Amino acid sequence: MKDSTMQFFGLPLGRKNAVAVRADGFEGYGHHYSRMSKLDWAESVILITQPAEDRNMDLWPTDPPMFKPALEEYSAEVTKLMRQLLVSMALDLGVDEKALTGAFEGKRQSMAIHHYPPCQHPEKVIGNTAHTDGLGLTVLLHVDDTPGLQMLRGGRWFPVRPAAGALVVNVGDILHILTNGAYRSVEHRVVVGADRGRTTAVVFQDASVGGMVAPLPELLVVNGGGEKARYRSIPRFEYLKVRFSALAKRKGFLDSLKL
Ligand SMILES: O=C(O)CCC(=O)C(=O)O
Ligand SMILES: [Fe+2]
Repeated sequence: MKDSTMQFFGLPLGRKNAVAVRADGFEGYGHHYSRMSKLDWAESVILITQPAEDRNMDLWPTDPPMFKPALEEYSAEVTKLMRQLLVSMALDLGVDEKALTGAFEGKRQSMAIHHYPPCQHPEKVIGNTAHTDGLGLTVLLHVDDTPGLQMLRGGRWFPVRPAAGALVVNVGDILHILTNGAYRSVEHRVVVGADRGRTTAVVFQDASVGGMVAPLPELLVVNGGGEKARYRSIPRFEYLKVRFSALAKRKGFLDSLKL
């Protein structure tokens, strides 16, 4: 996965553009984010990876040839890992594991593979604008050992340094709501370095319960009916529409669903 990713971004622009993002879609290679006053300093490939029948194979890079099989295998392995994480979370929350894993099973998984080139004026650009992830669960692979990811805690930005052999797991807004706020989504951003480029491969897993984004009913019942829902239920399609149309003002989106 790491080798193919590095080889892909090392290709000349013309060859990367073989899978360029199209006017009518969001998948493929390109400059995906351009939202804020600072220049977004990244080239990315975005792909739907699960369920397999949702894949747009004509936007999966064939260059280098190992990229496709690596993506397929990596996606399957991350799916298994996420399941294990969710089983542990369910245990922690005191709900049947199926209540949580069932919210994720068969739902859409996508990948964003980012390359942030070095920039001689790093203060003038941003790798990835501050945001919380909008779906269920995120697993991030540092392809190299360049730092850049930061998370917000108590009003301060803290670096999340790449650790050899480790993945970064991020709670998205949907998991935040499913767990009624027990697992919180965290605001993060990517700053760009002056000397070294940075490459990451990020898997996003969607989740919903019966077509809704809502606190797990099991969670509210298991806790003796004592825990009240802290977030209102919203149909998944409506959630996605609002969540992703309000990209520029994502802060406060979760709050708008608070009861
Ligand atoms: O590349 C990174 O370190 C983070 C990317 C990210 O936050 C995202 O794609 O949502
Ligand atoms: Fe993110």
